[in-house]
Amino acid sequence: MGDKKIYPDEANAYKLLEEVGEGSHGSVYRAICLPLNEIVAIKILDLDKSRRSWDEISLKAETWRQMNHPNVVKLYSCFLSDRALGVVMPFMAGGSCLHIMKAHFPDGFEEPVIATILKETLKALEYLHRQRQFHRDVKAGNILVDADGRVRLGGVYGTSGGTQSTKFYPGTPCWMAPEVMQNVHDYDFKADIWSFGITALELAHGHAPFSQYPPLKVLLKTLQNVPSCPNGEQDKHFSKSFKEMVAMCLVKDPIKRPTAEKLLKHSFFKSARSSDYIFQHVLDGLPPLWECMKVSKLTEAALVADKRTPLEEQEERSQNEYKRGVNNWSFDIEDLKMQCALIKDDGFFAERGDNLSKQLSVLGVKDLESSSNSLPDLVNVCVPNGLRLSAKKSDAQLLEIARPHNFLNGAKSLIPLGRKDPKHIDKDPLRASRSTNDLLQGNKDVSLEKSKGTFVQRKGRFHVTSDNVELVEAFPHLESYPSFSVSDHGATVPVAAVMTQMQSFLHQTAIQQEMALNLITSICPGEASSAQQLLSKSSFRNAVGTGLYMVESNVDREHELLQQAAELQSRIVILMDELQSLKSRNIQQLERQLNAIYNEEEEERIRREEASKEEY
Ligand SMILES: Nc1ncnc2c1ncn2[C@@H]1O[C@H](COP(=O)(O)OP(=O)(O)OP(=O)(O)O)[C@@H](O)[C@H]1O
Repeated sequence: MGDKKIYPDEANAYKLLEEVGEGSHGSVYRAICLPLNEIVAIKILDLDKSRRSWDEISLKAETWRQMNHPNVVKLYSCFLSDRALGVVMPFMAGGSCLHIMKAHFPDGFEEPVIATILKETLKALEYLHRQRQFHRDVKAGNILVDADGRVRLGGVYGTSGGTQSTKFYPGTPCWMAPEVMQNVHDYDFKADIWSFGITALELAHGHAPFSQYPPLKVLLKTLQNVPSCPNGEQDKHFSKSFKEMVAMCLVKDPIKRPTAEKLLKHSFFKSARSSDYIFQHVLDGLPPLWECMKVSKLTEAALVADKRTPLEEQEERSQNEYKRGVNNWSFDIEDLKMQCALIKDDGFFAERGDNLSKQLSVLGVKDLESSSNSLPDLVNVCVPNGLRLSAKKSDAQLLEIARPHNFLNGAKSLIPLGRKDPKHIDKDPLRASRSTNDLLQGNKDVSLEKSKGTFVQRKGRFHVTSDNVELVEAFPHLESYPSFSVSDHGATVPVAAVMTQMQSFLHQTAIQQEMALNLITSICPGEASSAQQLLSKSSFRNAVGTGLYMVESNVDREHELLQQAAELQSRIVILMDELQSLKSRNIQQLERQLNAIYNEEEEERIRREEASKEEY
C-alpha cells in the first residue's frame, strides 16, 4: 500500500523537523511530507560538494528508485532546491547501527544481535547482487533499523552495476576491499563481501579494524594483509562459526570470497533472531534519534573547547572521532593511491637500499619498534605521526627532526573539524533546523564556513583549505613528472610522489619551508623558483588569512611533535645502548671460545713435542 503513494518532488511539500544524522555529503533530517501527513527522512546532499555530475546523480537515484526489497531502504522521491538535492526515504526511527553503537553499545553488540543484523543485511546484498548492482559502502553507518527493529540497508545511492574501475569510490577506507584500493583489476560485488566482513567486526567490537589510523595507514595495513580477523584475547567469547564466517569474507583474493547467497547458508546465521529480538535487546528504552544527535553535537563542542590534551587523550579523541562518525570520512582515493603506488604487498618498495626509498616505504606503517630490529640500517625513518628521523648508519645519531604537518595527506593540508572555532558550532538544534530550512529555500548563507575564504571543501572530519588549491595550481604538471634516481644504488622513485610531500612542507613554519626549498632544489632544480614564488606570494598571506586558529593548532602540533621526537630520540638511544652491550657480550664470548681453542691446541702441541722427545 505504502509503495503506491506518490511522494511529491518539490521542496515545499516537505517540512524539515530535526537533524538525525550527518554524512560526508550532507545531513539527514526527520521531516514531514505535508500532503501525505507522513513522517519521512530526507537526506540533503550539497551538490557543490559532490564530485559527481548531475547526470550521474540522477542515474544513481533512478537505479535506487527501482530497488524494491524489504531489507533495502526505499527511495520515495527526490527534489532539487537551489544547489541541494533532497532524497526522500522512509524514516528509520532507530537510526543506523553505528549511531546505536556509539550512543549505547560502545563495545559492540552480543552475537545473536550481530547475527540478526548481518543476516538481514546479507539478504539486502543478495538482492542487490542479483539485480547486478553492488552497494560499495556497506558499513554499520548504512545499516538502518526502524521503530519495530526491522533492519534495512541504506546508502544505496552509492550503488552501481557490473564491475567498476572508477576514480571516486564512495566507500570508507576501513571497509574498503584490497582490490578496490589497488584498483589493479576491475572490482565487482565481491568488494561488498569484504566490507560485510569488516562490518561484522565493527558490530562485534563497536568500531571497525584500524579505525584509529589515518586513511593512508588503513590502506597500507589492508594491502599488507595485516590480519583483522577476531582472534585476540578480547575475541575469546565469539563463537567459532562467527570467526569462520568473518574469515571467509576477509580473504584477499575476491574470487575466493563467497557470494552473498552462499554466505547466507553459513551456520553462523542460524543464531539470527526476529525483529522483535532487536527491538527488545537493542531499541527498547533508547531516546529518540534527534536527542542523540543533540548530545553528540554537544559532546563535539565540549571536545573542541578542551583544546590542549596529553598524548593518550589524543588517542582516545581519535577513537571518539571515529565513534562520532568515521562514516563521515570521504577522501580522494587517487591521492592515497598515488602515495601507495610505490609500495608492494609486503609494504616495502620494489627497489631497496636507498635512503629515500626507505623513507617513503615506512610512511606511517613501519614503526620504530620494527625498525629497531635493524637499527644499524636506520636511516630516514618516517614514523606514524609524520615525524621524520634521520640517523647515520654507523651510530644512528639523530641528525634531523622534520615535522611535515599532515605528511600522510600528501599535498593537502587538512584542518581537523574537531578543532574548528567553537563559535562556529551550532549548539542550538532549532537553529540547525532553521538553517536547513534556509537551504531548502535557497539561502546561500547556510554554509557558514564557505565565507571564510580559506575553506574549499569538507572531507569528512577535515576541511580542505584553499592552500591546497594553490598547491595544485602551482604544480599542475605533477603527474607528468618522470622517475628519478636518488642514490648510488640507482633506485628510482617517481618525482610526483616526492614532490607532493615536498609541497606539503611549503605550508609549515619558516624552517620547514627552507628545508622544503632545499630538498626541492636538490631533487628538481627546475622547480625551485616556482616553489620560491609560491612561498613569497601565498604562504604568509594564507597563514594570516587562515587566522589565529591555524596558528594555534600548528603551535600545538609543533609541541606534540617535539615531545614525540624527544621520546623517540630517547628510545633510539636506549636501543642503541642495548645493541652495543649485546655486541660487546658477543665479542667477549667469541674471545673466550677462541682462547679455549688456542689453549687446547697449545696443550696438544706440547704433548706431541714431549712424546717425540721421549721416542728419541
Ligand atoms: N532513512 C533514515 N532514517 C533515519 N536516520 C537515517 C536515515 N538515513 C540516514 N540516517 C542517519 O543519518 C546518518 C548519516 O546517513 P548518511 O546516509 O548521510 O551516511 P553516510 O553513508 O555516512 O553518508 P555518505 O553516503 O554521504 O558518505 C546515518 O548514520 C543514520 O544515523
